[in-house]
Amino acid sequence: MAESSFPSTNPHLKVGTRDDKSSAFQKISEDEEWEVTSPTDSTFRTANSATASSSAGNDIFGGSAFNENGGIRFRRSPFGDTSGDGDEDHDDFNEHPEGARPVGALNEGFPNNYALGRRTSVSAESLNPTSAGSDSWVPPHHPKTEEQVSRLKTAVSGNFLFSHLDDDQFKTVVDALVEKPIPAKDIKVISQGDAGDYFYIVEDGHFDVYIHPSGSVQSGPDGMGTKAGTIGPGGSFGELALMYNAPRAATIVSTDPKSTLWALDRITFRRILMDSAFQRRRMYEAFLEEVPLLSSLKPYERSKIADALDAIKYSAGSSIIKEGDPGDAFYLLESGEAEALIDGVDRPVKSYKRGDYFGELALLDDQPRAASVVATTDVKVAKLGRDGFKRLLGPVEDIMRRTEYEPKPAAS
Ligand SMILES: Nc1ncnc2c1ncn2[C@@H]1O[C@@H]2COP(=O)(O)O[C@H]2[C@H]1O
Repeated sequence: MAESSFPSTNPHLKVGTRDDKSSAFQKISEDEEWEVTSPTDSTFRTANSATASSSAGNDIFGGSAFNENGGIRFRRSPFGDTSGDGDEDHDDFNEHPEGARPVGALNEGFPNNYALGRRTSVSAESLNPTSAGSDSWVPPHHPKTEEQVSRLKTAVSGNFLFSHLDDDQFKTVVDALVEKPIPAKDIKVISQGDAGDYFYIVEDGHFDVYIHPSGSVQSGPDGMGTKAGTIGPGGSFGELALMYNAPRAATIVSTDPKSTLWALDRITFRRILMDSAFQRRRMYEAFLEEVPLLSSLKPYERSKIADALDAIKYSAGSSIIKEGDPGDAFYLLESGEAEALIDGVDRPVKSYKRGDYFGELALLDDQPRAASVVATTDVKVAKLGRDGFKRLLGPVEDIMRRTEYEPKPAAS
């Protein structure tokens, strides 16, 4: 059964050169779920061994960090038993000293954190987020200590994909997440071109994002392509391949000596988080493209902004911002008109139409609101909270600072 409500192409994926008929990822659609092998499947490596072995850096799934010489070996999946039967030991690969881990012949050449022979592919039916509750899917439950739960809650508190979940959904996701310590710098957590199996949230540490124009990691020193960004605590990555059933769009590499990730399996991601992320991204995609302030951003950067926006309506005459208040949010005007007013000035000092923004000054300079903003017609705004503003609008800070404002009248 195909998911008709979701786009099947990943707008962030460079597919221009991906016409290699032997590629395991040439076309991955929901109907082909049974045919798609996962990076955790033993058949996967055969199809992709050239890429896997030529990958630069240490690949947490590719083996270089975890081979005989690397000294780090895991007995089983860092995600524990993802079958959801409650029999998992998610901390397993931290608990067993190197020598205590059996290394079977089957695992020859593979990092021990591979769950060899296990397919993560699932039927299209069980991936359909709209069918939640109508089938036998049981969300995975990975027991956690109180300390882990508290760290996890802090880690996801700033993540916008979590901010729209209800209590039950939030609990399901927290239960399903698995802690994944990254023990070194230069560990490749995701390789561009691979199939997607997990979505990751960063608790601590930083991860660089590399994109190769060919669509997958190549051999040689520049095989990962160019750096496209860095993701830090509270950020997340790995959603695109799961949302679009597409190959990984980028390579993600650890940059700190120690970091901590939380991993969410593909099905729980699709069942619980994806619906709202998709709707938000689709809802704002066209609008954000039209916003002049954001025109220099890459589509992926606009998608991340879309995740963080909240739609709010104001009726004509109501105030959106009050002069002198502390600033907690930034606004994009999606429809209608508004104007800025300053105490002591008898005319509007600025007027706003669709695509304009306001509310940035108080956040940029940690100052009280410099003016009031009042809706002159019924309006709809897209609101971005302070954290999102700081995290996502850094690249356009200079543009915002260039806006000229009328000075406040001198106090009489
Ligand atoms: N500029 C970017 N383009 C594409 N993906 C990016 C970019 N920056 C960060 N990413 C993340 O890198 C991840 C690689 O795996 P996915 O394609 O599943 O999801 C991707 C995004 O979460």
